[in-house]
Amino acid sequence: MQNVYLSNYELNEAIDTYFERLGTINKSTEKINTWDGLGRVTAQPVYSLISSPHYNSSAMDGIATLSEKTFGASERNHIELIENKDYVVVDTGDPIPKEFDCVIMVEDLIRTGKNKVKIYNAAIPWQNIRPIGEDIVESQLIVPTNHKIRPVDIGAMIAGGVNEISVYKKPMVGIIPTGTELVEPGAPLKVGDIIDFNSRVFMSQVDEWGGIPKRYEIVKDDYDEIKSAVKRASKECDIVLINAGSSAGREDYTSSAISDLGDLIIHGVAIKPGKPVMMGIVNNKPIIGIPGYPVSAYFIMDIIAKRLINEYLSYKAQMPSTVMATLTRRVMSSLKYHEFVRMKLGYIGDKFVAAPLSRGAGATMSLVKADGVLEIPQHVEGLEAGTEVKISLMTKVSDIKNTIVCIGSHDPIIDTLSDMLHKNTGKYFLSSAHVGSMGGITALKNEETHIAPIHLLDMDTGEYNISYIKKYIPDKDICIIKCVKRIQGFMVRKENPLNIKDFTALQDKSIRFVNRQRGSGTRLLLDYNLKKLNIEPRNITGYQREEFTHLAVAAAVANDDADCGLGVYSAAILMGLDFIPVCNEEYDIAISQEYMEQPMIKELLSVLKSREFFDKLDELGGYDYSEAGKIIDVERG
Ligand SMILES: Nc1nc2c(c(=O)[nH]1)N[C@H]1C(S)=C(S)[C@@H](COP(=O)(O)OP(=O)(O)OC[C@H]3O[C@@H](n4cnc5c(N)ncnc54)[C@H](O)[C@@H]3O)O[C@H]1N2
Ligand code: MOO
Repeated sequence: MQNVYLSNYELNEAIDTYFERLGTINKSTEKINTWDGLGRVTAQPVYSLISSPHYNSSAMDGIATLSEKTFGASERNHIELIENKDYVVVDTGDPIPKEFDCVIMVEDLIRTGKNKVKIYNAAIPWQNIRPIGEDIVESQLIVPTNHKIRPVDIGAMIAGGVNEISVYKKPMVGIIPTGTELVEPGAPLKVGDIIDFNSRVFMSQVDEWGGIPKRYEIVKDDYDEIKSAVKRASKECDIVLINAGSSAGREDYTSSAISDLGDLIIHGVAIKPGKPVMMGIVNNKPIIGIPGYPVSAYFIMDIIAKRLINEYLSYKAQMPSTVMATLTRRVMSSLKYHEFVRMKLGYIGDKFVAAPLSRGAGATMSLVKADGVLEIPQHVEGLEAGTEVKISLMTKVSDIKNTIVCIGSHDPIIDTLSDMLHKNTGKYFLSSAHVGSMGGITALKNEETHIAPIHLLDMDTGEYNISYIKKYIPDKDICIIKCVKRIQGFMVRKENPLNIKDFTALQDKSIRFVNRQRGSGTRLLLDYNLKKLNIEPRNITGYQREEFTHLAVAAAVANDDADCGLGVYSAAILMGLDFIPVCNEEYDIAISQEYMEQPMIKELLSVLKSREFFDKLDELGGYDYSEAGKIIDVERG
């Protein structure tokens, strides 16, 4: 029935075996106009056909003359020259007549008559003349073979008289999305439908790497249809990429289609994500079976498809730049796999810190958010927090250094701040991780974040935030940037069908609650109220179910996976829910005093105090921003 026995080759061994079997790639070349050459790879060295300049030319506006005639000229001894006898007028780029050997700039001339000038400095032979071949000498090598052409190269080649160049043909890369459940973007969605976006990502990657993407129609999970699509693509293309159907499911036909039409050389590599990858040859063309999960697909594309395209282009890809960073959290890894972990980087104080992003193979956003990748070799069980690790970069170092790291409690307004900061400055970013208020306090204490949004209610005093900072970060100078007061309440479905009014309603076992994670301010607020009312958490259905953001709680209710959850007004409204207010709380930003002077923090403060931000808060609803931007030094109170 199913092919459940995947191999577990070591990554490099698998790639070497495959490329050895592929043998020499049959690459072809073509002639193109030099001006169409951007990004193409030269198949032959490019030598200049002419010199540039190809005649002796004036480098300045002025007069061309004979240097001998100027000898002896000085401030005290002006020498007069006559036009057409001693000199001719030239502009920059004009040819220099044979009888002259230098140019004097117009600024250094004293006009004494219509056709006469005086000079007060002697000229040296060849001054201000660009001699033949000063830039490019005829027959000079402009760019070597296997060179990726840049805009400046195009200029030099054309200046050197080369109007046509020989480059490697772009390989045609066939992309076959498979899956009965796949639908085109924009199609009406029913449960079980999956929007095909992988094939569009592949097309963009192929384009970026110098191939020509050719996307085929979505193919159903039907053996014959898959086989005929592979057959067709292997005739029409140089490389074939077939997506999904790679693992052990009932309808995973890709491997049999490849082995029936050609050779399936590898199926299964000891990497994560991406383990069910297939590498085969059909019709003498390489074919890669790419796992369906988008993150797995991304890595397989980056590791194998890119390398294949580069082979066709004879292009040696650059290794990605790397930085050393300190792990903020322990990262566990399986001994079975070489793992690729997406990492978020921050530049805090004067060092890089790295936090792992979601590890799920379906977490597309982890790729959007990632600044780099940490590779954990197969035989390593994991890495402890505090370890210095090497990260291969996906983002520019300067962008990472211009990013405010924000770790702590979640509120939809953090996304608003992030968007406005970048839109208004064009330079700074804000990246946020939602780990709850206590997580934010820990990150601030450990110098893993610049700012920590928190809302922590002191159960004894009823005051927010300050006592927690004094208690948990006593030895650091911390400020509070006042942000908003926000309404917390129950998010329920429209019309509040279960008539939930207050915390006592949660005692009804038939009401399914959805909780926030421990350490979040919202969780503290719940526990505080339950304690006050003597309600036992274990008597609440769903108390154990934890979500990490207000929006995730709202989504659970909207989806009828739960009947209510505690959260902010704006999240309820965004998800089309009703909202039963229970209290106001102070949502503030804690920050180390030492970061207050950083320009990006100053920009953030001005966004926080801007009319534009307040308007957005009014639109979201449920926020009081009367104190936004006020700064409180925690030590002095
Ligand atoms: N019993 C087992 N199940 C699975 C195993 C396993 O070893 N044993 N491996 C898992 C791993 S790891 C991966 S990776 C996936 C590979 O899945 P397939 O290549 O067979 O692909 P599908 O099952 O068809 O799809 C999986 C998933 O991928 C997304 N997808 C698929 N195509 C697209 C597309 N064109 N655009 C966007 N997203 C796509 C979608 O979420 C599918 O649900 O198998 C595991 N299972
Ligand atoms: O190998 Mo799968 O590709 O881990 O998710």
